[in-house]
Amino acid sequence: MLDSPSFKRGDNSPALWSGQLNWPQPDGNKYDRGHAVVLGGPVAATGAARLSARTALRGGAGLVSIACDPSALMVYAVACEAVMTKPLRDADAFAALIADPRVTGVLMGPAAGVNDRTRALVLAALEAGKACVLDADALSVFEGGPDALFGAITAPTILTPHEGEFARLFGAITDREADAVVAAQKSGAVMVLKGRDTVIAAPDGRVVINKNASEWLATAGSGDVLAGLCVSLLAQGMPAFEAACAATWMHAEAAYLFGPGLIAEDLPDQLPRVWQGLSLGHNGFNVHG
Ligand SMILES: NC(=O)C1=CN([C@@H]2O[C@H](COP(=O)(O)OP(=O)(O)OC[C@H]3O[C@@H](n4cnc5c(N)ncnc54)[C@H](O)[C@@H]3O)[C@@H](O)[C@H]2O)[C@@H](O)CC1
Ligand SMILES: Nc1ncnc2c1ncn2[C@@H]1O[C@H](COP(=O)(O)OP(=O)(O)O)[C@@H](O)[C@H]1O
Repeated sequence: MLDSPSFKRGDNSPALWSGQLNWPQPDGNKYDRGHAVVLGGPVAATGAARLSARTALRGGAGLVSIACDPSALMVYAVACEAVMTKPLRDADAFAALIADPRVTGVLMGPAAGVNDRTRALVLAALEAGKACVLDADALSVFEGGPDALFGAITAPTILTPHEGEFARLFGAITDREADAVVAAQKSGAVMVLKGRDTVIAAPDGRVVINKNASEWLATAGSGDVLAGLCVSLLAQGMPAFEAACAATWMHAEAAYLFGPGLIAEDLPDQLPRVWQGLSLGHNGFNVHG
């Protein structure tokens, strides 16, 4: 049923999206798998973007950069190895940085700060027409005026709210699945409404429920990892809905493979095992939970 063209609703599984993963090619180079830019938070709150950026690399993006205020650059530069760092003063500088056509995905929100600067950077990226993932503070800054956000979304965009963030933009939740579908239609973005059973909804009405999650995912920073995985797959060229479904399933699978005692830092380094499982073939997937 999940592969049928008439498929509208069902449980998330690799059958939905494995054919769209961007596997490295023998004659390929890093740019073939995209350049993801992650907006870094201020010097006292760098962990969230570091989790996202490391995950974006483990998720397969060929290059990942953290763009941050110059005052925080040293922290990111010392703490991150394969991740590159880019100084960022204002929204104009951000727009110039991501104008590079090789930048194929932008993540904003994890520990970015609920302030006018974050809001301006989000609008700059959306107005640049870049594929974006908006999480956490990049959503909360539009509380009280979400139409400014919805009106700026034109390119493929994924929103990854937890229930608190969702309510700030769309009002109180009464039915997670139905509300996520309406929110996707209203915003024009793919909605990833997080929780035990994460709902992934597309503006065209497709909706999938993810059921392989472990309760050990309810830990600080776990959502930052999911956002990093979303931008990684988006930057690699997957369509937004499939990228969101794949990221949600792979995130949960990484938690399953690690097992009890999980903290967010453990998730990115389980992704090679998730990739190995996916590479075994399209018929033998081991969907847990
Ligand atoms: N290592 C780090 O630097 C981390 C930074 N983080 C950042 O910390 C900031 C605040 O994130 P929070 O997630 O605490 O968000 P918020 O402080 O924006 O919202 C949390 C509030 O939302 C409500 N809520 C309703 N449903 C909820 C749900 N399912 N999960 C969580 N809260 C729910 C609760 O009232 C809760 O007090 C963000 O910028 C986030 O990115 C967090 O991601 C944790 C890790
Ligand atoms: N009880 C649960 N069972 C399974 N997964 C959960 C549960 N609670 C939260 N999650 C998942 O954990 C992640 C938490 O993300 P989020 O709330 O953004 O946390 P943070 O902001 O600390 O990173 C999401 O992917 C969510 O779906």
